[in-house]
Amino acid sequence: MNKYGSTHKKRSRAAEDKMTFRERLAALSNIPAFFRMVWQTNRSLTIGNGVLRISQSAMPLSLLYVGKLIIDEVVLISKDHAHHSTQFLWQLVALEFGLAILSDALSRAITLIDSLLGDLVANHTSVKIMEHAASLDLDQFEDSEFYDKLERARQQTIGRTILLSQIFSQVQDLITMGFLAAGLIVFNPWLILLLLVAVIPAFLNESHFNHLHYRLTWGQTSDRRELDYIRYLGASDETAKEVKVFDLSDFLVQRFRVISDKFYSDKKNLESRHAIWGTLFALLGSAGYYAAYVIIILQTVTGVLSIGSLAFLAGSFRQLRTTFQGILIRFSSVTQGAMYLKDLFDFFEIQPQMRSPQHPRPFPHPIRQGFSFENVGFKYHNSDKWAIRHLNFTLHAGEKLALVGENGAGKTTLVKLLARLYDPVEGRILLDGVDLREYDLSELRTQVGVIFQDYQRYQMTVSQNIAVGNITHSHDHNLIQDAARQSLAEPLIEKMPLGYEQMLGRRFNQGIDLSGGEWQKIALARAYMKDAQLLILDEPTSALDARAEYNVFLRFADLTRDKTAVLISHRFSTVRMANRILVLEKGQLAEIGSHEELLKRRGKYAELFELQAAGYK
Ligand SMILES: Nc1ncnc2c1ncn2[C@@H]1O[C@H](COP(=O)(O)OP(=O)(O)OP(=O)(O)O)[C@@H](O)[C@H]1O
Repeated sequence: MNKYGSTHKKRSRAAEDKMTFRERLAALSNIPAFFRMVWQTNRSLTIGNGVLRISQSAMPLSLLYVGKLIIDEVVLISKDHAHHSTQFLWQLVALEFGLAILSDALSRAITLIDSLLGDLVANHTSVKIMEHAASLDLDQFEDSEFYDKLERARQQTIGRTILLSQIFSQVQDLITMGFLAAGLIVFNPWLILLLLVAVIPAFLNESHFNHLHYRLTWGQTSDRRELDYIRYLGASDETAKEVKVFDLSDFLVQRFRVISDKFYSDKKNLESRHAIWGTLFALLGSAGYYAAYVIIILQTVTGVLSIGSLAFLAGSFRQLRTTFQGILIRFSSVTQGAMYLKDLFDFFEIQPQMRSPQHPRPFPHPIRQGFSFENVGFKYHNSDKWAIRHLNFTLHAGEKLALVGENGAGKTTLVKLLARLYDPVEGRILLDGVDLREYDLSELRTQVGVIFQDYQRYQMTVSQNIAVGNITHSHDHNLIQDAARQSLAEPLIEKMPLGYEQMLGRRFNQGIDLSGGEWQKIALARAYMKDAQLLILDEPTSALDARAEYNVFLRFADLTRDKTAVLISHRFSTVRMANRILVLEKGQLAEIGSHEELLKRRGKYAELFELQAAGYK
């Protein structure tokens, strides 16, 4: 398996077509792991479920056998009414009544436990998916195959409640069959052979179609994601504005129709073939049943079997066949579910590449030298182009460095490398002379605060929106208030009807939406939530008006006097406040120096600066 866990796609479609029956059965090997997951979720409910289902499995045979005894007793009494007491008969009837009530009660209890356990398993799986996704690397999220895998894993949580009860029912029916088969063997073992001949072809047929279903759904994963995305674009508060002004509705509906129609026709085709073949094999099953019935009737007529035994055997055979058919039909969905389980477990197997070393170096407090880039190169895994290359410079401790460059020059990439969201592909980054990879990752994350240009607008309260900067202190109201004061967001918050408890965004009740600049002020406060030694502002001020941005950075410079800071801005009025400015051009360092030095050089910086200044003239 590669880094993204993509073994599936590597397997060619032709090879998939030839997937053997054994391979299909092999999917069932995921079931023990699933049981382990259920077991871990809630032991007592799992045990309870097992006990109830085993008891329920014995019910059909017991009811049939008591039924046989009743008929035989009735026949006996009717032949010799005078000398035969009816006491035993009524005892048997009472027993059958008791068994019938018990069976109903067991069914109810099983349904209840299934649904409770199903919900718990679905929640447990969702939590595990979220936890695991959070542990993965950022570049794993930028891979579409990874997304398909994540999507299939997510679907598990919805379908798993059903799978759980199906697997349990399957096991229960298998035990029921064991009981019924034992009864048949005692009376006439040949009937079992007849039963197998009648149902095995149907079994193979079901498993074949089950595989076709899985392959169809598997092949649709990526289209299904697109379908979900279009559905979201077409009906969401966030997109409504653009959908209206660009009149996108027809375009979206059309695209939705094309994909969903294809889904429908593929499904119709497969389901129809499944129905036709299924009916033919069911006919074969009925023929087997009636052949067995004829044999039993003949044996009864010739006096080999009693009438009670006739009823018992015919009933057992019918019940066996129904149970077996139930198993077959369920077999489809169980093996299908088991194949999907493989996707879930595959997802859990994807391991992050970026980990903390076993024996991390202590993080320097305070940072003494700073961050040194040594011939650093980086390209995104889905691109052949170097986003950054041959980068050599030192960000000195306590320095304020501004990054300048045209769109796509590599500024954000540089910042992501500093925050160790990615590791360099070439070269290394040293912090106080030690490779960044040798420090503990979570310590590094605590010591480096970053606010990105595409920061999240959480549909949560103002307070929570600020607290995400240091979520372990989400209840420290003073800290949140200080952060808001420092980012100049406080006057804005004071004007809100519910202040810090104001819900933001339109998704939830009483939520209010903010302007782009207002959102930025709130997001900026996150930077002040923790006492990080390196603070990075990646253009989170682009929506602020020029005066507001100037004030924010003045404040920023003041508040980060003893800290190291990196800021990215396209406004030169802001950039010139930094101690030094690093100009990036196509991923490479073009110039570095103070505002005055760079102007004197009359290079790229001077060119960009004059271009902007000319715009204001
Ligand atoms: N996730 C990604 N996957 C692939 N390529 C990417 C990714 N992010 C950025 N790139 C590419 O890397 C290069 C550098 O991008 P980066 O975002 O660092 O530029 P930037 O200087 O911050 O640009 P801007 O001023 O527009 O924010 C660009 O060519 C961009 O297309």
